[in-house]
Amino acid sequence: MPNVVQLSDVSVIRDGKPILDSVTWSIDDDQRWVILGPNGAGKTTLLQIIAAMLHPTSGTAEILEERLGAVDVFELRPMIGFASTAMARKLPRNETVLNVVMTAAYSVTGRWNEEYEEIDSRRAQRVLAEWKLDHLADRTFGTLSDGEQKRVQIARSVMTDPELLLLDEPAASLDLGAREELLQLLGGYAREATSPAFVMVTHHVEEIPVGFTHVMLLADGKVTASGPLSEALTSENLTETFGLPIEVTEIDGRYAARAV
Ligand SMILES: Nc1ncnc2c1ncn2[C@@H]1O[C@H](COP(=O)(O)OP(=O)(O)OP(=O)(O)O)[C@@H](O)[C@H]1O
Repeated sequence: MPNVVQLSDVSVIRDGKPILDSVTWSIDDDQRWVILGPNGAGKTTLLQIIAAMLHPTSGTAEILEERLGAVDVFELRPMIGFASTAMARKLPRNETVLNVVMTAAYSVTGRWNEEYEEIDSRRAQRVLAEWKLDHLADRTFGTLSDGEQKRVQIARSVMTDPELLLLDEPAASLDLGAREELLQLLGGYAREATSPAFVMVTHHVEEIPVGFTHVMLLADGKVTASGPLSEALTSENLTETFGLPIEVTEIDGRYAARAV
């Protein structure tokens, strides 16, 4: 499936005000996108549309070749991996890390009466190993550090082998070491040909993992620039998006930005 998201003229109106304004966006399965923009720009709202959690007020949204409004979203959502701080708050703190990841197979957050199969447990253990969490499988989620909890959320979101992976600020609140460790893992995952299309919201260009390919810049609900990182993540476009003079630099695929 080469095309996984196709938004045409998508707007979301709240209290009479557009919080997304005529957004047109196409995502192919081999692309890894980052969404950047100031507070309140509409980044999370845009992510919720492509997560099939929110319908546009106008325009059309096709996700995994299904049109929102004409598809049962409960069939679509298991194919979409999603991790955000709001979702993390729903995870039971007294559940083991293995169960937090494994329960994603049944779209629940804690173990109840579901019958798990050996294959679920094996897959959860493999995903934990991929995200360097295997040594924490039996710990309870609430006892983990912030960085470990973020990795568990991501492991949970890839447990179902999604066709589209969406992460809302995965590196927020992490210390330098935990951030760099996470960016290495995210970058490694992004560079694998078998990984799904990937979209990550962040506040900082420093948090763009090596291996990401495209950027969507948003301000006031509107797209200010979008395209390959090398073409769209420019000082000029960041200056327009954030409304102050910004200079961006790139070294070996990592970006940094500062006001000038
Ligand atoms: N249900 C709602 N009703 C009214 N306004 C809303 C609603 N949801 C979001 N908004 C507003 O829409 C705008 C965009 O919100 P959104 O959370 O998408 O922005 P964001 O770019 O993710 O912001 P941040 O970087 O601060 O997380 C904000 O001004 C927010 O207050």
